[in-house]
Amino acid sequence: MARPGSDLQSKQQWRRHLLSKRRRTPAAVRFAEALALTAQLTRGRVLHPGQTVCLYVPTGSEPGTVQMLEEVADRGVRVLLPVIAGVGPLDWAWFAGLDALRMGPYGIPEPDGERLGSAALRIADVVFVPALAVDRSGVRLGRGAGFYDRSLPLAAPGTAFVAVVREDEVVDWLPADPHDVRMSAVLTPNRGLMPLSV
Ligand SMILES: Nc1nc2c(c(=O)[nH]1)N(C=O)[C@@H](CNc1ccc(C(=O)N[C@@H](CCC(=O)O)C(=O)O)cc1)CN2
Ligand SMILES: Nc1ncnc2c1ncn2[C@@H]1O[C@H](COP(=O)(O)OP(=O)(O)OP(=O)(O)O)[C@@H](O)[C@H]1O
Repeated sequence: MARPGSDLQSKQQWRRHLLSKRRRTPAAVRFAEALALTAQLTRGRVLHPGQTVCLYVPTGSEPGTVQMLEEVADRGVRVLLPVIAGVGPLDWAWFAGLDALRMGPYGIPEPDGERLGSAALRIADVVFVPALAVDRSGVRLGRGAGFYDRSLPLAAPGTAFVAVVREDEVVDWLPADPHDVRMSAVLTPNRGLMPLSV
Protein backbone atom coordinates (compact mmCIF):
# COMPACT_ATOMS: atom_id res chain seq x y z
CA MET A 1 0.00 0.00 0.00
CA ALA A 2 1.42 3.39 -0.97
CA ARG A 3 1.39 6.28 1.45
CA PRO A 4 1.42 9.71 -0.15
CA GLY A 5 3.93 12.12 1.33
CA SER A 6 6.30 9.52 2.80
CA ASP A 7 9.46 8.01 1.34
CA LEU A 8 8.99 5.02 3.67
CA GLN A 9 6.76 2.59 1.81
CA SER A 10 8.33 -0.86 1.65
CA LYS A 11 9.39 -3.03 4.60
CA GLN A 12 12.97 -2.82 3.33
CA GLN A 13 12.93 1.00 3.35
CA TRP A 14 11.50 0.99 6.89
CA ARG A 15 14.13 -1.52 8.09
CA ARG A 16 16.99 0.55 6.73
CA HIS A 17 15.60 3.73 8.30
CA LEU A 18 14.93 2.14 11.72
CA LEU A 19 18.25 0.27 11.92
CA SER A 20 20.22 3.39 11.07
CA LYS A 21 18.27 5.36 13.70
CA ARG A 22 19.02 2.67 16.31
CA ARG A 23 22.70 2.68 15.44
CA ARG A 24 22.84 6.46 15.79
CA THR A 25 21.39 6.31 19.32
CA PRO A 26 24.22 7.09 21.79
CA ALA A 27 25.39 4.16 23.91
CA ALA A 28 24.51 6.06 27.10
CA VAL A 29 20.89 6.43 25.96
CA ARG A 30 20.70 2.75 24.98
CA PHE A 31 22.15 1.73 28.34
CA ALA A 32 19.66 3.86 30.29
CA GLU A 33 16.85 2.39 28.20
CA ALA A 34 18.08 -1.15 28.87
CA LEU A 35 17.96 -0.49 32.61
CA ALA A 36 14.47 1.00 32.29
CA LEU A 37 13.30 -1.99 30.26
CA THR A 38 14.62 -4.39 32.89
CA ALA A 39 12.75 -2.40 35.55
CA GLN A 40 9.55 -2.65 33.49
CA LEU A 41 9.96 -6.42 33.28
CA THR A 42 10.88 -6.98 36.93
CA ARG A 43 9.25 -4.23 38.95
CA GLY A 44 6.30 -3.24 36.79
CA ARG A 45 3.02 -5.10 36.48
CA VAL A 46 4.11 -6.76 33.26
CA LEU A 47 5.12 -10.17 34.65
CA HIS A 48 4.21 -12.31 37.64
CA PRO A 49 6.06 -15.15 39.42
CA GLY A 50 4.98 -18.54 38.08
CA GLN A 51 4.41 -17.32 34.54
CA THR A 52 6.18 -18.78 31.52
CA VAL A 53 7.41 -16.27 28.98
CA CYS A 54 9.32 -16.26 25.72
CA LEU A 55 12.06 -13.65 25.74
CA TYR A 56 15.03 -13.01 23.44
CA VAL A 57 18.77 -12.46 23.88
CA PRO A 58 19.24 -8.76 23.00
CA THR A 59 22.03 -8.29 20.47
CA GLY A 60 23.47 -5.28 18.68
CA SER A 61 21.21 -2.26 19.06
CA GLU A 62 18.15 -4.22 20.20
CA PRO A 63 16.43 -2.95 23.37
CA GLY A 64 17.62 -4.62 26.58
CA THR A 65 20.68 -6.48 27.85
CA VAL A 66 21.33 -10.10 28.74
CA GLN A 67 21.14 -9.15 32.44
CA MET A 68 17.39 -8.64 32.04
CA LEU A 69 17.06 -12.38 31.40
CA GLU A 70 18.66 -13.18 34.77
CA GLU A 71 16.59 -10.60 36.60
CA VAL A 72 13.35 -11.91 35.11
CA ALA A 73 14.32 -15.52 35.95
CA ASP A 74 15.26 -14.46 39.51
CA ARG A 75 11.67 -13.23 39.94
CA GLY A 76 10.36 -16.77 39.53
CA VAL A 77 9.34 -16.39 35.89
CA ARG A 78 10.25 -19.31 33.59
CA VAL A 79 12.01 -18.05 30.49
CA LEU A 80 12.06 -19.72 27.08
CA LEU A 81 14.52 -18.49 24.45
CA PRO A 82 14.39 -18.96 20.68
CA VAL A 83 16.71 -21.41 18.95
CA ILE A 84 17.00 -21.20 15.17
CA ALA A 85 16.26 -24.59 13.62
CA GLY A 86 16.50 -24.19 9.87
CA VAL A 87 13.87 -22.32 7.90
CA GLY A 88 10.82 -23.55 9.83
CA PRO A 89 9.31 -22.12 13.01
CA LEU A 90 11.69 -21.31 15.86
CA ASP A 91 12.66 -24.04 18.33
CA TRP A 92 12.73 -23.14 22.07
CA ALA A 93 14.93 -23.99 25.07
CA TRP A 94 14.89 -22.88 28.71
CA PHE A 95 17.08 -20.00 29.80
CA ALA A 96 19.36 -21.65 32.38
CA GLY A 97 21.76 -18.80 33.13
CA LEU A 98 24.15 -16.71 31.09
CA ASP A 99 26.87 -19.38 31.33
CA ALA A 100 24.61 -21.77 29.41
CA LEU A 101 24.39 -19.52 26.31
CA ARG A 102 26.37 -20.40 23.17
CA MET A 103 26.79 -18.35 20.00
CA GLY A 104 24.18 -19.26 17.38
CA PRO A 105 23.29 -18.15 13.83
CA TYR A 106 23.25 -14.38 13.06
CA GLY A 107 25.57 -13.84 16.06
CA ILE A 108 22.68 -14.36 18.49
CA PRO A 109 23.51 -16.43 21.62
CA GLU A 110 21.22 -19.43 22.23
CA PRO A 111 20.72 -21.72 25.26
CA ASP A 112 22.78 -24.92 24.99
CA GLY A 113 20.19 -27.04 26.86
CA GLU A 114 17.66 -29.51 25.51
CA ARG A 115 15.58 -28.27 22.57
CA LEU A 116 11.90 -28.45 23.37
CA GLY A 117 10.52 -28.20 19.84
CA SER A 118 8.55 -25.43 18.16
CA ALA A 119 5.34 -26.48 19.96
CA ALA A 120 6.87 -25.44 23.31
CA LEU A 121 5.55 -21.98 22.48
CA ARG A 122 2.15 -23.30 23.49
CA ILE A 123 3.04 -23.14 27.20
CA ALA A 124 3.98 -19.46 27.11
CA ASP A 125 1.69 -16.96 28.83
CA VAL A 126 3.42 -14.02 27.17
CA VAL A 127 5.69 -13.90 24.10
CA PHE A 128 8.02 -10.89 23.98
CA VAL A 129 8.88 -10.37 20.34
CA PRO A 130 11.95 -8.43 19.21
CA ALA A 131 10.99 -5.82 16.63
CA LEU A 132 12.30 -2.82 14.76
CA ALA A 133 8.93 -1.10 15.01
CA VAL A 134 5.25 -1.75 15.63
CA ASP A 135 2.23 0.25 14.50
CA ARG A 136 -0.96 1.22 16.35
CA SER A 137 -2.87 -1.71 14.88
CA GLY A 138 -0.26 -4.28 15.97
CA VAL A 139 1.65 -4.71 12.70
CA ARG A 140 5.24 -5.58 13.58
CA LEU A 141 8.39 -5.12 11.53
CA GLY A 142 11.12 -7.68 12.25
CA ARG A 143 14.56 -8.35 10.80
CA GLY A 144 13.08 -9.82 7.66
CA ALA A 145 13.52 -13.56 8.00
CA GLY A 146 9.89 -14.29 8.98
CA PHE A 147 10.85 -16.48 11.97
CA TYR A 148 8.26 -15.06 14.35
CA ASP A 149 5.52 -14.99 11.72
CA ARG A 150 6.07 -18.72 11.20
CA SER A 151 6.28 -19.42 14.96
CA LEU A 152 3.53 -17.38 16.63
CA PRO A 153 0.61 -19.31 15.08
CA LEU A 154 1.75 -22.23 17.31
CA ALA A 155 0.96 -20.31 20.53
CA ALA A 156 -2.17 -21.07 22.54
CA PRO A 157 -5.22 -18.92 21.71
CA GLY A 158 -5.22 -15.76 23.81
CA THR A 159 -1.44 -15.69 24.37
CA ALA A 160 -0.17 -12.11 24.68
CA PHE A 161 2.21 -11.11 21.87
CA VAL A 162 4.24 -8.14 23.07
CA ALA A 163 6.57 -6.29 20.69
CA VAL A 164 9.61 -4.78 22.44
CA VAL A 165 10.76 -1.50 20.93
CA ARG A 166 12.04 1.96 21.82
CA GLU A 167 9.45 4.75 22.30
CA ASP A 168 9.87 6.35 18.87
CA GLU A 169 9.54 2.95 17.18
CA VAL A 170 5.81 2.87 17.93
CA VAL A 171 4.55 4.39 14.68
CA ASP A 172 1.17 5.19 13.12
CA TRP A 173 1.50 2.89 10.14
CA LEU A 174 3.70 0.08 8.81
CA PRO A 175 3.39 -1.91 5.59
CA ALA A 176 1.77 -5.29 6.28
CA ASP A 177 1.66 -8.63 4.47
CA PRO A 178 -1.09 -11.24 4.91
CA HIS A 179 1.33 -13.52 6.87
CA ASP A 180 2.12 -10.84 9.49
CA VAL A 181 0.94 -11.90 12.95
CA ARG A 182 -0.48 -8.90 14.86
CA MET A 183 0.93 -7.92 18.26
CA SER A 184 -1.54 -7.44 21.13
CA ALA A 185 0.66 -4.98 23.04
CA VAL A 186 3.95 -3.12 22.98
CA LEU A 187 6.55 -2.74 25.74
CA THR A 188 8.85 0.29 25.70
CA PRO A 189 11.52 1.18 28.26
CA ASN A 190 9.97 4.41 29.51
CA ARG A 191 6.25 4.04 28.86
CA GLY A 192 5.89 0.40 29.81
CA LEU A 193 3.19 -1.91 28.53
CA MET A 194 0.59 -0.46 26.18
CA PRO A 195 -2.22 -2.42 24.52
CA LEU A 196 -2.60 -2.13 20.75
CA SER A 197 -5.92 -2.11 18.87
CA VAL A 198 -5.58 -5.38 17.00
N1 LIG B 1 17.66 -11.17 19.73
C1 LIG B 1 16.97 -11.70 18.74
N2 LIG B 1 16.80 -13.01 18.65
C2 LIG B 1 16.09 -13.53 17.62
C3 LIG B 1 15.51 -12.71 16.63
C4 LIG B 1 15.70 -11.31 16.73
O1 LIG B 1 15.24 -10.51 15.91
N3 LIG B 1 16.43 -10.85 17.78
N4 LIG B 1 14.79 -13.29 15.61
C5 LIG B 1 13.73 -12.71 14.94
O2 LIG B 1 13.23 -13.22 13.98
C6 LIG B 1 15.16 -14.64 15.24
C7 LIG B 1 16.44 -14.51 14.42
N5 LIG B 1 16.17 -13.79 13.24
C8 LIG B 1 17.02 -12.95 12.60
C9 LIG B 1 16.78 -12.67 11.28
C10 LIG B 1 17.65 -11.86 10.57
C11 LIG B 1 18.76 -11.29 11.20
C12 LIG B 1 19.71 -10.44 10.46
O3 LIG B 1 20.75 -10.07 10.96
N6 LIG B 1 19.39 -10.04 9.26
C13 LIG B 1 20.26 -9.19 8.48
C14 LIG B 1 19.84 -9.13 7.07
C15 LIG B 1 18.99 -10.29 6.61
C16 LIG B 1 19.75 -11.29 5.83
O4 LIG B 1 20.72 -11.85 6.32
O5 LIG B 1 19.31 -11.51 4.68
C17 LIG B 1 20.23 -7.77 9.06
O6 LIG B 1 19.24 -7.40 9.75
O7 LIG B 1 21.23 -7.05 8.86
C18 LIG B 1 18.97 -11.57 12.53
C19 LIG B 1 18.11 -12.38 13.23
C20 LIG B 1 15.32 -15.49 16.47
N7 LIG B 1 16.06 -14.86 17.50
N1 LIG C 1 3.73 -18.06 7.98
C1 LIG C 1 4.67 -18.03 7.02
N2 LIG C 1 4.86 -19.08 6.22
C2 LIG C 1 5.80 -19.08 5.26
N3 LIG C 1 6.62 -18.03 5.03
C3 LIG C 1 6.48 -16.96 5.79
C4 LIG C 1 5.50 -16.89 6.83
N4 LIG C 1 5.63 -15.70 7.44
C5 LIG C 1 6.63 -15.05 6.81
N5 LIG C 1 7.14 -15.80 5.82
C6 LIG C 1 8.22 -15.37 4.90
O1 LIG C 1 9.28 -14.76 5.63
C7 LIG C 1 9.84 -13.67 4.89
C8 LIG C 1 10.04 -12.46 5.78
O2 LIG C 1 8.79 -11.96 6.25
P1 LIG C 1 8.71 -10.53 6.96
O3 LIG C 1 9.39 -9.52 6.08
O4 LIG C 1 7.31 -10.26 7.37
O5 LIG C 1 9.65 -10.81 8.25
P2 LIG C 1 9.70 -10.15 9.69
O6 LIG C 1 8.43 -10.36 10.40
O7 LIG C 1 10.15 -8.76 9.52
O8 LIG C 1 10.90 -11.03 10.34
P3 LIG C 1 11.12 -11.82 11.73
O9 LIG C 1 9.81 -12.49 12.08
O10 LIG C 1 12.20 -12.83 11.43
O11 LIG C 1 11.58 -10.86 12.73
C9 LIG C 1 8.90 -13.40 3.74
O12 LIG C 1 9.57 -13.75 2.56
C10 LIG C 1 7.71 -14.28 3.98
O13 LIG C 1 7.22 -14.82 2.77
